[in-house]
Amino acid sequence: ERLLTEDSTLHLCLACRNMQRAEAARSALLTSHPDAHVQLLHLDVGSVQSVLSAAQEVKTRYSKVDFLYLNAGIMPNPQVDINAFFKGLFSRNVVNMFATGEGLLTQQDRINSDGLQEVFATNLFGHFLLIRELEPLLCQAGHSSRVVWTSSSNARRSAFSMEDMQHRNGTEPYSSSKYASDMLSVALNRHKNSQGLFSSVICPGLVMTNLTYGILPSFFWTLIMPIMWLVRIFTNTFTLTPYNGAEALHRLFLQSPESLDPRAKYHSLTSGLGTNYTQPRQMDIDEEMSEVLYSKLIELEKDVRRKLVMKNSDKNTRG
Ligand SMILES: NC(=O)C1=CN([C@@H]2O[C@H](COP(=O)(O)OP(=O)(O)OC[C@H]3O[C@@H](n4cnc5c(N)ncnc54)[C@H](OP(=O)(O)O)[C@@H]3O)[C@@H](O)[C@H]2O)C=CC1
Ligand SMILES: CC(C)=CCC[C@@H](C)[C@H]1CC[C@H]2C3=C(CC[C@]12C)[C@@]1(C)CCC(=O)C[C@@H]1CC3
Repeated sequence: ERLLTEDSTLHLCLACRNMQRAEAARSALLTSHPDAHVQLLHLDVGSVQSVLSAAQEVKTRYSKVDFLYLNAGIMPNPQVDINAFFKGLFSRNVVNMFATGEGLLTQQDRINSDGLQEVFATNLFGHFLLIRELEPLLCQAGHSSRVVWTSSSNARRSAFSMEDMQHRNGTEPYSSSKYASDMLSVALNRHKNSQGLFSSVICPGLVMTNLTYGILPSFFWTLIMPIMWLVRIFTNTFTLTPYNGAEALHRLFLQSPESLDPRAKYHSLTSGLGTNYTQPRQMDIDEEMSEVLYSKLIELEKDVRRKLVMKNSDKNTRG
């Protein structure tokens, strides 16, 4: 909605897994921008086959892609550690606890039909595969393109292990997947800037969406809203509405790729008085580690492609 307000001639493609919701979003956009070009595309970013089919469809519809917003993300079965919350409330770490949720949340992950951990597959690997498939449209001579990852302040180095990049063994797959996306963005810049592709990372702040309503019920968030406005004075990360949360996405759209800091996370922030702004903050990333992650993802990509070919040929011989 904000991008169309900026440039009503944009050609938008909403890539969604739920076509009913996608159609509703398209209708809403056409209500405020009746002449807008808004297309829909079916994409389940957590499924390898769906990513490959969607990318194929993009290649038939478009000759280039200028911006790729990688926003889809999940946090399944979140649990809040109440004891840690009250302990944190009376500690020196209280502001950081509200800004990042550090130490407060665990999730229960599962294995998807591709044999991958679902959070890793959805929040990281599906997006990676999409970029790889769309490289011909993103990397074109004399043209610069942008990839923007919706990461999180909850991304934490200590939640990620290179030996277990899918986070099969831990209880913080969300934090791990978001830290991995931060590292991948840094690696993508190193590998692809020379081909005109620039990657950035944003954090929307704490926003009231289906994701946060999965952590605590919506009536509870409504009840504690006055407390949240109060907390906003100390952290500015409680953006609360999707409009405020989109501030950094909007700002990056207006900024030239050369002026972006590849090692910064761009945070949407809202002041106590309700003013929105974007602030770049340095990420805790090790270049060598990001390179290792990039190589491991390329290996995994080869592996899933091989498995998919075998699965499809099995189906053909049986069918
Ligand atoms: N809310 C917050 O406080 C914060 C959110 N974020 C990040 O912001 C992003 C957006 O989340 P938010 O709006 O809060 O949460 P929502 O759950 O409201 O939205 C998530 C979106 O991702 C889509 N999605 C999830 N899985 C898939 C999939 N497999 N294929 C395609 N689309 C999928 C959902 O589609 P569907 O409608 O079909 O469910 C939905 O549109 C996420 O990456 C999240 O991690 C980061 C920091 C804070
Ligand atoms: C009084 C009050 C505001 C209580 C809520 C306590 C916690 C449930 C929240 C405090 C910080 C929040 C937070 C998130 C979830 C809810 C909290 C832990 C996120 C982890 C949600 C997803 C993200 O990507 C980042 C958020 C950081 C802050």
